[in-house]
Amino acid sequence: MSLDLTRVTVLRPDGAALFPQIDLSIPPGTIATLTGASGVGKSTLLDAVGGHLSANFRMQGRVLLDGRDVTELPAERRCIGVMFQQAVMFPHLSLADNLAFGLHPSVRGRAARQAAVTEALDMAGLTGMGARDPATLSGGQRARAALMRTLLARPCAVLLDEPFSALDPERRHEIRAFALATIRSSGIPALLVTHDRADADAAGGPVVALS
Ligand SMILES: Nc1ncnc2c1ncn2[C@@H]1O[C@H](COP(=O)(O)OP(=O)(O)OP(=O)(O)O)[C@@H](O)[C@H]1O
Repeated sequence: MSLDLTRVTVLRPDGAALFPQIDLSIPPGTIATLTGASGVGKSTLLDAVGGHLSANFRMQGRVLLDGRDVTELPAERRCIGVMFQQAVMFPHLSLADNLAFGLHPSVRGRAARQAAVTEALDMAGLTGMGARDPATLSGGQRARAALMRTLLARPCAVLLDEPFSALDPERRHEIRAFALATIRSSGIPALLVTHDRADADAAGGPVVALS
């Protein structure tokens, strides 16, 4: 899968563009980075690509997945996963049930669903922790679990909005390495919003600076 943005910008309610038009091509397994000053529109651009733009904004341009134009599709039909800074988990569900919630519908049957969740927990270094209340996880554990939940939905592309910035500096490096390697090996394109130059360097893909 590849993700292409063609002449994409977002118009404010007064019709002015938030930022100049963007052209970006992200090949499979590549992590592109989106940087720029606070308030320039990075999160809004991710919302536009994922189909979550709030009603007072309007997107211009096209979003293509493997050449297929998904611009007019609602978010749930775009096959684009998202991960935010705060790894939100349902508090009334166990960690395993939180991950199962993200599972792609083609994984049918209790045994197959359990196996997929167990494999995801193992990959995230959370073996045997499926019964835990997500509130009892560390920030790093929750971030790894949230990434696996996003990927269990088998997205065709993934958008990450400052996924490491809530983590303490010691954990940050480790979680970033895990997340980038996991996304690369999944073979899907990713777009990462970050303020941190080191994140862009680690991601290694094209960098777009919004201004
Ligand atoms: N729902 C909304 N309604 C009106 N204006 C909004 C809304 N969401 C964001 N904005 C405005 O749109 C602009 C872009 O916001 P956005 O959150 O995309 O910036 P950002 O580059 O991601 O910032 P940061 O780095 O601080 O997260 C800002 O001026 C913001 O105040």
